[in-house]
Amino acid sequence: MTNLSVNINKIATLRNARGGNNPDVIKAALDIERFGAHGITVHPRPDERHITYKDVVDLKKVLSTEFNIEGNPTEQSFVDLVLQNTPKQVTLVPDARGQLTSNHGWNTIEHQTYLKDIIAVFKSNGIRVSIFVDPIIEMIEAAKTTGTDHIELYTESYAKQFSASPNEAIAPYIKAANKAHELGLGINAGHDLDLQNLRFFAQHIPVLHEVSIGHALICDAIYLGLENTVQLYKRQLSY
Ligand SMILES: CC(=O)[C@@H](O)[C@H](O)COP(=O)(O)O
Ligand SMILES: NCC(=O)COP(=O)(O)O
Repeated sequence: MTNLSVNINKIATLRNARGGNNPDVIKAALDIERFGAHGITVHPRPDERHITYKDVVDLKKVLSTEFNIEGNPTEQSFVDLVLQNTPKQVTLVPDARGQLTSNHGWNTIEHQTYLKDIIAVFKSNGIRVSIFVDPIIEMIEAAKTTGTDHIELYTESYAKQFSASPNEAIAPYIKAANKAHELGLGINAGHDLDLQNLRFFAQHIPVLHEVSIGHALICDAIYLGLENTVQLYKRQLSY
């Protein structure tokens, strides 16, 4: 079975628009857990434009499902935040400051030594590590040498190509997932997954451990309601 981790960044975006506490990010996270999600994902960016560092501290105190914190460990404040709040999983994403959204995976060959060192720090604190990678065989092979537990396949190119050509869109992900599985890496996936493309992805990557989904899921919730939406996404993962 593939776990659904709901990324709540966009709930914080809406809250921050008015500077108050509506919608309440903590309440929404607890509701999402109650509605059946297997985990909560946040990506506190250095500019705190959506999830704030305080949100991470507050969430850690109350969540009962898997807490997954995403971010770039070249920011020391991010490393400190993760170590102080010990989530079940940290997902390392090589985003620059101010980037609109994540748009590439790690070059695990070029950054192999750096990743190895920082991953060891998180792992020695009992935190599972996942690293964000493109579906490229060489990047998966080098990911293995960093000591990471999981990889997260960056699915934007799949999502972009899916409606025109699902089989072509999924092909590199099947190869990458097979390689990762052969190397003993856990497999997560995320970015632009939605109600249309999720089932096909999960069906073709049977060893998929977890998907993290935010933008499309929160958009769907505007029309369908949060409880119904969480359940619709879960249904795409159980076939
Ligand atoms: C790591 C990743 O794929 C991202 O999707 C990310 O968590 C989304 O970040 P934003 O919500 O800031 O676009
Ligand atoms: N890791 C991907 C994630 O958390 C959510 O990405 P998106 O669904 O907001 O594109």
